[in-house]
Amino acid sequence: MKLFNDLIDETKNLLPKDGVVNYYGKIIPNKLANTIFHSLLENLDWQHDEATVYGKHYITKRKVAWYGDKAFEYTYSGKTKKALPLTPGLLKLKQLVELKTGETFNSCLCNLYHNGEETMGWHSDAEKDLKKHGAIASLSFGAERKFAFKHKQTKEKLEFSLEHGSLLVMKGETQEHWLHRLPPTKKIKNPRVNLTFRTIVEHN
Ligand SMILES: O=C(O)CCC(=O)C(=O)O
Ligand SMILES: [Fe+2]
Repeated sequence: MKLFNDLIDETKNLLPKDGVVNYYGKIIPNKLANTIFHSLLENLDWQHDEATVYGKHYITKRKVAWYGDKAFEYTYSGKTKKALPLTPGLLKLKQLVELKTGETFNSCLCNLYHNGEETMGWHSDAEKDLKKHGAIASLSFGAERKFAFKHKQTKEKLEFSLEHGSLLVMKGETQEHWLHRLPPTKKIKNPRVNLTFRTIVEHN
């Protein structure tokens, strides 16, 4: 595992243009990643997500939990949520990700996909509460899933696998020009947890 990770160039931009995506590979060794995964499954405040799309109200099978340095308010899909205080475990992961990326973050959106049929559709993370062109760091645990990008104008598509204990960073103009999603797959029966560290700006 170490051998392969040494071959991953985290400074390489996976996008051909209009943004920067870096894949750091597995930054957390398997055994520790297993422990973290189980602790996240058990200890985070997982809730079904709700969204209103074209006037229709949806409750997702996927679960979410949202944490922050402060009780930030965050609006998406027409719903305002308040962040819970970062747990000691999430704080440690935030520090690890900050050290690896050289960026800082003040919040963490957590997603739990129980199996491959639970997904996240095409979107970009450019809500007004997020820092413009701020980096978003994504840590994955559990089932390895594909992660896809689609260019908003050219429709060009790219796909990568996100391994257990791995880190991916999206930054620069990525959210302006690219959509991303977690595609569905019937092959995967096991859960996956994803943590995205972000920077919320407060509008007073
Ligand atoms: O689960 C993932 O890898 C992606 C999650 C995501 O795109 C998001 O939380 O905005
Ligand atoms: Fe996203």
